[in-house]
Amino acid sequence: MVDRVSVDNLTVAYGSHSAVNGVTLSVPKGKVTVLAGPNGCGKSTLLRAVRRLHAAQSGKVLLGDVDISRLKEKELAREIGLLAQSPSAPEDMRVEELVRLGRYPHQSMMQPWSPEDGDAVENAMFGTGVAQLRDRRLGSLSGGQLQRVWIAMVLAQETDVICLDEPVNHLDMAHQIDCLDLVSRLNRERGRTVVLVLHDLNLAARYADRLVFLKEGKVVRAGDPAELMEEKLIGEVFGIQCRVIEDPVHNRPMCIPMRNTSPRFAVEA
Ligand SMILES: Nc1ncnc2c1ncn2[C@@H]1O[C@H](COP(=O)(O)OP(=O)(O)OP(=O)(O)O)[C@@H](O)[C@H]1O
Repeated sequence: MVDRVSVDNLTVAYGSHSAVNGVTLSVPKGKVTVLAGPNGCGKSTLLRAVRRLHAAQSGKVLLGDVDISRLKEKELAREIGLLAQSPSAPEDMRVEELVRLGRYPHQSMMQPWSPEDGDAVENAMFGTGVAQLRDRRLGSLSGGQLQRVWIAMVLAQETDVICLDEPVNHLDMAHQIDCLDLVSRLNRERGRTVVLVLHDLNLAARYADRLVFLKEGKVVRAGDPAELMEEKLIGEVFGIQCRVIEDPVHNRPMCIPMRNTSPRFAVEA
């Protein structure tokens, strides 16, 4: 299988703390890869490093066979789109204005706004169901509406590699499925390579071709969801007891959490 992105022995640190610690990982071309793991295990940092928003302390990220450190910012932005966790924009900005910002890597003094830019913005807004919100100010939207606008902005970028960090955060069930189905269609019908961070293991198992479990800045296991969705391994990575059964609709593994092996919250101090 060809790798679209490869992470080679990557370490990313905040001061003396290595959030990503010697990670080697392949993201196969034209597949959906899902990163999962407990809070603070380095998923967002890894994704941001893939988009070169964090410098590597050591190791490298390759796009095909090119080291991303050798690419110009707009070249990289035309290849890899990232919806980061908790992005921010001015509250008085309008929806369509934000989505249009997704087109910045395609523009220059020589190449101003084009009909292709307009089409990409419209497709992204209709695909994510935010077209009817186009004139609303961001500050007036609900959390889920705003999240869909951000997803539209990244999709308007029309990159071959689409990275979404917890894209279904704040979304109701219908919009979670709509969002992941849209990304899945972009993958199947347009051959886009997709990397998602998801906390919901059942959605991860349903949409991933390749699942990656991370813990404490390292990859614990990567592979077919059917191999990783295993009670003992989930217990080790996430610290819960669970049962894994087969989802009777999609025939994918489904995790039923039962008990936390070391509860983080106490009723009394
Ligand atoms: N700006 C920062 N400065 C210092 N430490 C940071 C910073 N951002 C993240 N960290 C630390 O780096 C580690 C990895 O954080 P990261 O956000 O990558 O984890 P995550 O797996 O995405 O977590 P979550 O599931 O909670 O979103 C954590 O210990 C976190 O506290």
